[in-house]
This record gives sequence, C-alpha cells and structure tokens, in this order.
Amino acid sequence: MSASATARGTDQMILRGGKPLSGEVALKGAKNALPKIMVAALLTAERCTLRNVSRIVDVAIVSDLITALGGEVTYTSPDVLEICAANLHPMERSVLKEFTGKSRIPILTCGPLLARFGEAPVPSLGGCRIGTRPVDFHIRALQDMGAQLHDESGNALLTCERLYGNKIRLDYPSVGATEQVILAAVRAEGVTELSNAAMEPEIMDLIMVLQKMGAVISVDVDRVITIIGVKVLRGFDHTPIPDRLEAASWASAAIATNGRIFVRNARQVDMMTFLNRYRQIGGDFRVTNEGIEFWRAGAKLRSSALETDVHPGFTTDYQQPFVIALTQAEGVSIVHETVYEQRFGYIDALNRMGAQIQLYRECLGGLRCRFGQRNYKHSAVIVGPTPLRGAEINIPDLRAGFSYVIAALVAEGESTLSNTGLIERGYEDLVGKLLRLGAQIVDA
Ligand SMILES: CC(=O)N[C@H]1[C@@H](OP(=O)(O)OP(=O)(O)OC[C@H]2O[C@@H](n3ccc(=O)[nH]c3=O)[C@H](O)[C@@H]2O)O[C@H](CO)[C@@H](O)[C@@H]1O
Ligand SMILES: C=C(OP(=O)(O)O)C(=O)O
Repeated sequence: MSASATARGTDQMILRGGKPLSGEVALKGAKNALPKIMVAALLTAERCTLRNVSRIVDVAIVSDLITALGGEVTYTSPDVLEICAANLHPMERSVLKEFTGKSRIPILTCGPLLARFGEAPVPSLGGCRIGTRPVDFHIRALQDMGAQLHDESGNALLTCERLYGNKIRLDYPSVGATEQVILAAVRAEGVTELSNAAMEPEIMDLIMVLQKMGAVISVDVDRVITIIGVKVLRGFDHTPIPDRLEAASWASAAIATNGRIFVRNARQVDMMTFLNRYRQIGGDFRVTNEGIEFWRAGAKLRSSALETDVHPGFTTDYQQPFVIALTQAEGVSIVHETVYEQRFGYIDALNRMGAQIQLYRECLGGLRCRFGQRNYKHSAVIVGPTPLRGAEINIPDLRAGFSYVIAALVAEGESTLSNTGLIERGYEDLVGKLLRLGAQIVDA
C-alpha cells in the first residue's frame, strides 16, 4: 500500500464511491503459481530464474522462508527473481515458528526437504480464514510415499530414508495436496499415480516448470497425474502464468461500477468458465493478443445461479468480487459455495451497506457438496439491484477485501476499509492501480 493512500493509518483506506473505474491494469505472475514455483527451486542446487514476478506479500513470505533455509533469493531487476538453493539446510524449529500461520505455502516444502534431508517439520498454515482448511491429505499422501510422522510434544515431524512412488487417491481434488504430491514425487523412487488430482492452471504451470527441470510428469484424463521420479533436477528460467484471479477481480469491478477495464496479460484459456458467466449476467469482453477488456453490455445486469467448484468449474476465488456485481443485477441470484464451508463471512458488512443477501445452510444447487446438512451457511441468495451506501468495514480475508473495495466504489458516500494489508497478499500496487483507474481515494 503506498504511503500516501494510507495516510489515515498503515492499514486503512478511505474510498469515495459513485465513479466508474476506467482504464488499464497489467497482470503479473499469479499469486497461486509463483510461490509454489519458488518452492520447486528447492529441489535443485542450480540457479533458477523467475520473470514477471509480482511484489505481493505471499512472494515476500516465501522469499524470506527460502532465505531462512539457507537459500539465496535475489532480485536482479524489479521483477526478475533468482533463487539458488545450493546451500539449503534442514528447517530449524525457530524457522518453523517464524513462518507459522503466514501463508499456505510452507507445507509445500515438505517434499523437497524430505528429498534433500530425509526430514521435514509440518508447519501450521495461514492463509484466508474461510474454513477449517486441514492438511490431512498432504500428510497421508507423504505417508503413502514412505514418510513417517512423529509427534514430538505437539511438533509434527516427517522423516524418511527416501520417498517411494505409490498410487495415491485424494478424497477431494485439493490444489495444495496435488502440489504436495507432485513436488514430493518428482524425486521419489519409482512411479507415483495421483488420482482425483486438482487441475488448476497454476498446477499446470508448476508442472511446466518441473518438466523444464528434468521431471517426467504426465497429465492424463479423469484427473490422473503420473510422475516418474528422477534422481537429479536442474535449474529453470520461467515466466509464471498471469493472475487469472486478479483479472476476474478487475472484471467484476468493471461491471459493478459500470466502467471499462483493459486487463493486460489476462488469458482467455484460463478464464473460460468465468467469461461465460460474465456474459450471462450482462458483462461483455474483448479478447486481444495483449489481454482482455471488460465492460457492461447494456444498462442492466442480469441475475444468475452459480456454484463454485474445482477447475474447470467456477473457481471459489472468483466468488467474492463477483457477488458485488450480482448485488447490482436485476432479480434473484444464487451462489452455492462448494469449496469452502465458511466463505460468506464477508456478507454481513455488505448487508450493512444496503445489499440484500440471505445465507442458507442448504445446498442451493445441483452439485453434491461436502457441507450440506452440516450447519454451514454456504449458500447465498442475493436480491438486486440494491443501491449501496458507504460504511466502515474491517477486512477479514484477501478476496473479501477486494470485494469490499468494489462495494465501496459502487456505494454512495465514503467507506473506510481497515486491515487493507490483507489485500496485499494477492494484489500488487492496489492503490496505484485504483488511482490510475480513476478511483477516488481520500487523502491519496
Ligand atoms: C495458495 C493457494 O494456491 N491457494 C489456493 C488453494 O488453496 P488450498 O491449496 O489451501 O486449497 P485446497 O484446494 O487444498 O482446498 C480445497 C478444499 O479441500 C479441503 N482440504 C484440503 C487439503 C486437505 O488436506 N484436506 C482438506 O480437507 C479444504 O479444507 C477445502 O475445503 O486452492 C484453493 C481452491 O482453489 C484456492 O481457494 C486458494 O486460493
Ligand atoms: C483463498 C485464497 O488464498 P490462500 O489460499 O492463500 O489463503 C485466495 O487467493 O483467494
């Protein structure tokens, strides 16, 4: 967050609504790809280069983690990062403690650390508080590959002589657990066949990197990924895929504020499901070789019924910003959140701003969901269009934070958002981008 825009406090932003956002923003490497690719660099002693690196907090956390493990992390230009993990050492308890609760990434070091040192402590993770987010699939998969779990006075430690390939099936296509298995299997002995794997574009990007490093990985039909372990991996030079989640956030901002935003570097192939839904509710877009431009097709937006799902479904991380657009749509919209049990914690504040959103415990959709009949309010019914008015809001998580920014820009009057630092986990230079799009930030 730039110093000027946060003049009211280090973690606060005051926005005045009522003006459409118009102009251009450019995407850099994806939040959900970059940090995992940085972890892949721990699998080799050779130098690795990452380009178009976004200066988001989650990248800074992983840079610090790699440094604390003895790796070298250097920016050779503002967005080019070099990593060399030649002098890596096992994770000490103090390092584990320092990175507890900071992001989702530290657990992905388990595979590389087991491969290099035969031991890896199991970190407690951070990330958005949108559900319980256990790591049981990660641990079970590593155990299936030969790791042993020890619980030393509450500190879980994995050890192994070496990891072995195995047939592993995930109970649910978890992104993190899929990445865990891939990162562990590339240097395991033998073949690993992972079924019910997640297939998100960011996972495919990680696989591209590992293939550049010398790994042998095939992506088969029906969510099966096969990895043949190799003894040595080499360095890589890679430009991660652009952030489709940020692209969808700006697209939602464009139609909610009735503006027009060109998102440079946005890729149609990663966003097809989102683009279809965008068009259904009355958004339009133009795809060019340089990116995608987003705007409203007509004066009014239309309501919709949708369910979040694993890729290629409607990604859960699109959900919160999109809901703000739905508050401006004519009629009744339904959103069934099937990935996280508690991703509607941000709704109360929107209702205070004038939105009419009711939450339900029932599954309001056709998908078989793990949260039905379990007391989680995971379906939302949105009645629109509703004018919004400014409010004081505390940001609970990353995407909720961006959705409140959009709501504040739609609203009449001023809104004070606090805890804006959380947004920096996934959006680089948010204030600069907002200002260039014409947002009215008080005191910026
Ligand atoms: C840093 C990163 O890439 N974060 C993304 C990643 O999170 P993350 O990798 O944490 O999300 P997962 O795909 O693992 O989680 C999906 C669901 O599986 C459950 N689960 C997961 C693992 C496990 O061991 N046990 C278990 O029950 C979770 O509680 C959740 O309900 O994928 C999510 C789903 O697309 C996105 O919302 C996050 O932005
Ligand atoms: C849920 C998200 O992130 P994380 O998994 O890092 O908490 C997100 O990016 O929307």
